[in-house]
Amino acid sequence: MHTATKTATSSAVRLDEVRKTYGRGSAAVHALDGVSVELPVGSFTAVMGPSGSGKSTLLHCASGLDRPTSGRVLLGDADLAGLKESALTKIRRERVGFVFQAYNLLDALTVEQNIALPLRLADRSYDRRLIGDVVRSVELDVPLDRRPAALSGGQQQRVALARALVTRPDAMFLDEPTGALDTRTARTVLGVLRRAVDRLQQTALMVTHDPVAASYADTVLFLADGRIVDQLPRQSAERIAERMSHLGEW
Ligand SMILES: Nc1ncnc2c1ncn2[C@@H]1O[C@H](COP(=O)(O)OP(=O)(O)OP(=O)(O)O)[C@@H](O)[C@H]1O
Repeated sequence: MHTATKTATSSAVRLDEVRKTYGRGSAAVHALDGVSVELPVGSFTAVMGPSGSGKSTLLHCASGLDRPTSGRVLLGDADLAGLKESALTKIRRERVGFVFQAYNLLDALTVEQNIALPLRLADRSYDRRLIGDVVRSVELDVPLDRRPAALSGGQQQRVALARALVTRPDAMFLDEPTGALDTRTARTVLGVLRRAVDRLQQTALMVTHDPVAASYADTVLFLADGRIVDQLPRQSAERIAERMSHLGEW
C-alpha cells in the first residue's frame, strides 16, 4: 500500500536529461530535447508553450504513460526507465493521478463508484469516510449516488479531481483540465485544485494554454522546441501571457 507520509524536502518527480525523439534520420522530431526538472513534494507546476513545443510529451514521459528515448524519470523512489510494462502499469494505477480535459468518467457508475475506481483497481480496501474526505477536499456537494451525466461540467471535473486524488498519488498530472469549461467555472475548479493540492500536500503538474490557469501554479515552466527555456515563480496571468508572447525572442 502506498500512503507514505511525504517529506518536505524530497522531490516527487524528477526528470534528468529526458529526450524523446519520434521518427528517424531527417524525419526525426525531437519532441523533448534534454529536459531536466524536479517537482518538489507538495508543489504545483504549470507547463506552457506553443503548440508542438512538447508539453504533452513531457506530461506523458513524466507520468509513465510513455517512455523517453533517453534520460531518466524518477517518480518518488521509482526509476521508471528500468521497469517492465506490468510494473509501470501498476505504478500508473497506484501512484499517479490523471485529469484530462474530457472528464473521462464512467456513466455506468455512480459518482462515488467513479471516485473509488482507482482504489478498487488497486485492490485497496476503503470506507465511506475516505471517499467523504476526498469529496470534501474538492468541495463537491452533490449526492454521491448520482450518475456523472447528471452533473454540470464543473462538478464532473471535481469528480475527476477526486478520483485522481483518492489514492493520494505521488503526483497528479493534469492535461488542460479546464479546457472544456467556461471562464467562471474554470476559475472555480482551479481554486478547488489549488486548495486541494495545498491541503493534501499533493504534487501536481498541469499542462495548459491558459495563462489564467497557469497563474494558480507555484511555478510556470515555459517550453519551446522541446526545451525548458524559462521558468517563473507564481505570477499573474498578465505577466504569464506577456512571457508567452515573447517566447520566440529568448
Ligand atoms: N506519436 C507521435 N509521432 C510523431 N510525432 C509526434 C508524436 N507525438 C508528438 N509528436 C511531435 O512531437 C512534437 C511535440 O508534440 P506535443 O504533442 O508534445 O506538443 P504540445 O506542446 O503538447 O502541443 P499542443 O499544444 O498542440 O498539444 C510535435 O512536433 C509533434 O508533432
